Amino acid sequence: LRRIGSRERGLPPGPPTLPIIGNLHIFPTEFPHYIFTKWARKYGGIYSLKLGTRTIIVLTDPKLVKELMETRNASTSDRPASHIVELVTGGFHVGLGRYGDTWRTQRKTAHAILGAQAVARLLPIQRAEATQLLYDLLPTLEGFFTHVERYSHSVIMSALYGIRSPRYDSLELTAFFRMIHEWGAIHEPGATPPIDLFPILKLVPERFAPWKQRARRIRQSQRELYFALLDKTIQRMGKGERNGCFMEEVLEREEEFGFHKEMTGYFAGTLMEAGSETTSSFLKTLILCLVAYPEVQQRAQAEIDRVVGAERLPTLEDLEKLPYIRSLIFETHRFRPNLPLLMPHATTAPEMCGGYMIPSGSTIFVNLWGISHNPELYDDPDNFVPERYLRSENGTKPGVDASSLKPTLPFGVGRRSCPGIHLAQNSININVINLLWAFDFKPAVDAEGKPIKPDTFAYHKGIATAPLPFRCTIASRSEEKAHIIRQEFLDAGEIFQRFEAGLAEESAR
Ligand code: HEM
Repeated sequence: LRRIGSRERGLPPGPPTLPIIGNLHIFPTEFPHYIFTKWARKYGGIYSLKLGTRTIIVLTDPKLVKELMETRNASTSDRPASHIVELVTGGFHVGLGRYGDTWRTQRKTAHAILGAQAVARLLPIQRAEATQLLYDLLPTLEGFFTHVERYSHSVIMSALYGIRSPRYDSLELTAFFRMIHEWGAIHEPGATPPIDLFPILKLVPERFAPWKQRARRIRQSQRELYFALLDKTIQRMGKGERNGCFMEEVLEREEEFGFHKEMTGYFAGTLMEAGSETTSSFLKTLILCLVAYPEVQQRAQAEIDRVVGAERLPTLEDLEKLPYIRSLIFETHRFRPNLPLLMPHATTAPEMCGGYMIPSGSTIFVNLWGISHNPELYDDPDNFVPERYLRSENGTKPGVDASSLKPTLPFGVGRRSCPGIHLAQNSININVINLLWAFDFKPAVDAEGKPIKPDTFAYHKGIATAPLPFRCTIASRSEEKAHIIRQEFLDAGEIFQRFEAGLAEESAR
C-alpha cells in the first residue's frame, strides 16, 4: 500500500510525491498549462506525475511529441477513462470516447463528412453567417461576445442539421448553452469525488451521490436536444427539403457507416459540442489581440486595403495574397491556443519515450502552451508578433530545428487530431479578413476618457480556454463599407431561408 502514489522505477522524473495520493495535492485545479510549463522548465521535455495509481505524462519537447503521438499513434490514441463521460453519454462521445470500435466508426464518418472538399459545399452558408456577424456588429458598441457566439453556433448547427440560429436567444441556442454550461461544470476539479481514482465510489447509490443525479440531468438535457434536432432533419428530408447539411448524408448512409439511431444522435450532438465554442473563442482572442496590439491591426488593415480595396467584401481567394494576415492567424493560435494542453490522450500499450518507460493506461498531456511559449524556440514568445511567421513556417527563431513542429499543432496530434479543422479554418479565415476589412477595434475608455488597457491574460481557467468578457469599441471603417455590409446581408436572405425551415417562431429572424 505504501508504494501507491510513488513514482515507479523507469518513469520520467517529476515533482516529489506523497504516499497514496502521489502528486494529487499539487495538481493544478486552474490554468493547468501554466504550472505544467513551470514544471517542464524544471523537469524537462518529458516528466511524470502520479495521482494515486494513475500515471500522467507531460510532453513539452516537440521531438518527443512527434515520436510518441504521431509515429506511435497506434498506442497513444485512447482518452483517459472517465466515469462521468460514461454515465452521461453511454460511451458515444466522439471526442471523449474510448479508443475502440464505436469511436473508429464515428471517426471514419467524421472524415467522410468533414474533409476539405466536403466542407466546401457549406461555404455559402458560412459566408452568409459571417456577413450577419458583420451586420450584427455594425451598431455594437459593447457586448459583442453574443454575436460571435451566435455566429459560431449557427454555422455548426447549419453544417450538421441544416438548421441555423438567426438570433442569440433562439430556443436551440439557449438550450445548448445551458446544457454546455452544466456539462462543463461537472468536469471542473472538485465538482465530483475522485471516482476515476477510487472506482469503488461508483457503487454509491444515487440517493447518496448528488453527482450521479447531476449526471442524469445532463444526460437528459443532452438527449432532448440532440435527438430533437436530428428528428427535425429527418422530417425535413421526409418533405424533400434538403439543404446539403452533413447529417442528411449520415442518415442516408447510416447502415453503410455502421450507425444506429443512438449513435447517430450522439455523433451529431457531440460534434456540435466540439465545433461551437472553439471557433468563437478563437475570434474573441483575435479581437482581444487586435485591441491590445494596435500596430498589428494597422499593418493587417493596410495589407487588406491594398489587396481588396473598399468597394467589395473580401473573399477566401484573397487570402493567398495576404501573407501578413495569414501570419496573424498562426500567431493567434500560438499566443493563446484554444486548448493549451490539447485534449488528454491515453496509452493502450507500454511504450518507451526519451529513454523512459510509459506504462499502458497512462494519461498523456501535450503541453502546447509550454512549446509555443518556449524562449528556446521562439523569440520574445510572450509577445504577439505575427511577423515571426513571415520569417519561418513555424515562426521559430533562426537556427532552431523545427522539423518536429507543424503550424496545425493547435488542432492536435495523431489519430485524435481535430477532424473539424477544415470547417474551423474556413470560419476563421473568412471572419478574420472580414473583420479587419470592416472595423476598427479600439480599447474602451474609462470615465475620464482614458483607454482601458485590455488584459490578455483574463481567460477562463479550464482546459478549454476563452477570453473573459472584455470591453472595446468596434467602429465601421467607413460609411461606404457599412453600406456594403447591409446590402450583402439583404442579399444573403435567400441562402438563410434554406436553413430556416422548421424554426420555431421565437427563434426566427
Ligand atoms: C478554432 C477551432 C478549433 C480548434 C483550435 C480545435 C482544436 C482541437 C483540438 C486541439 C482537439 C484535440 C486533439 C487531440 O486530442 O490531439 C480537437 C478535437 C476535436 N475537434 Fe476540434 N478544434 C476546432 C474546431 C472544431 C470544429 C469546428 C469541429 C467540428 C466540426 C471540431 C471537432 C472536433 C472533434 C470531434 C474532436 C475530437 C476528435 C477525437 O477525439 O477523435 N473541432 N479539436
